[in-house]
Amino acid sequence: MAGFDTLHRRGLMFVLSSPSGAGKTTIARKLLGADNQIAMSVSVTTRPMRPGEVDGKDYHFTDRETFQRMVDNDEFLEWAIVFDHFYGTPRAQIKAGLKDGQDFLFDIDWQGTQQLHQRMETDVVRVFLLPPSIEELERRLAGRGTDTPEVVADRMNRARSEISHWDGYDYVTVNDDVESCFERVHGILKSERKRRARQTGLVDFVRDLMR
Ligand SMILES: Nc1nc2c(ncn2[C@@H]2O[C@H](COP(=O)(O)OP(=O)(O)O)[C@@H](O)[C@H]2O)c(=O)[nH]1
Ligand SMILES: Nc1ncnc2c1ncn2[C@@H]1O[C@H](COP(=O)(O)OP(=O)(O)O)[C@@H](O)[C@H]1O
Repeated sequence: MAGFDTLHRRGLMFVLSSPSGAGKTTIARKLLGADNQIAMSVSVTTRPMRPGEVDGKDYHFTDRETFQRMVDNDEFLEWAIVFDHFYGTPRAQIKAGLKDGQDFLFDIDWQGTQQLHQRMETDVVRVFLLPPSIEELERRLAGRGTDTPEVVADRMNRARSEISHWDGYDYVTVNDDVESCFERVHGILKSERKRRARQTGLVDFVRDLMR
């Protein structure tokens, strides 16, 4: 007999993407701080570590040879080359976590999002943030104060090409005001958790109810 206490939820893969500067990091931090069922998926990368970054927390930093070996051994759920560097999502931690009901937040580009969706379709929820206007995007990039005007100009060009992938996402929302955007994104996460496909044990439970 399958009682309702045997029902439990499979974790989901929550992809949050945006053109650089639209507020993905801001919303992701709030989500991780407010919700204890979701953890960041830490990617492997060949890009050099930046000041202030922590190996194992921001990324697992590695060299090209090790990365290639991991590709050959099929250790990535997805991987991509972004601006000359390699980035990939290690498979092991995610697979085990999902089974235990752990949700993961992904900061990956559109290529990775596509691959992830092809491989893990029902586990993946794709959310894309847009800036309220192109002028506001530029203000935010400049206001962050981390980049030179040349880098800001380059990021603006990249932003236009990133925005062109908006239709590869399940949800698209504008980051106008941080609080209301966060509430909308958190609302999506909370609703998505309730999907029938994530409730393991439901088939047996319902079958017993109908006996
Ligand atoms: N496909 C894929 N993209 C990733 C992964 N990790 C990071 N990225 C993307 O790589 C791009 C560059 O990231 P990063 O080097 O941190 O630089 P920044 O986001 O431009 O400051 C961003 O668009 C990330 O979303 C990954 O594991 N897979
Ligand atoms: N809704 C918002 N309104 C005003 N400023 C914002 C908003 N969301 C983010 N910002 C600011 O815009 C800048 C870029 O945000 P960030 O989260 O770093 O973007 P991304 O991770 O997408 O590159 C930061 O200075 C951040 O504080």
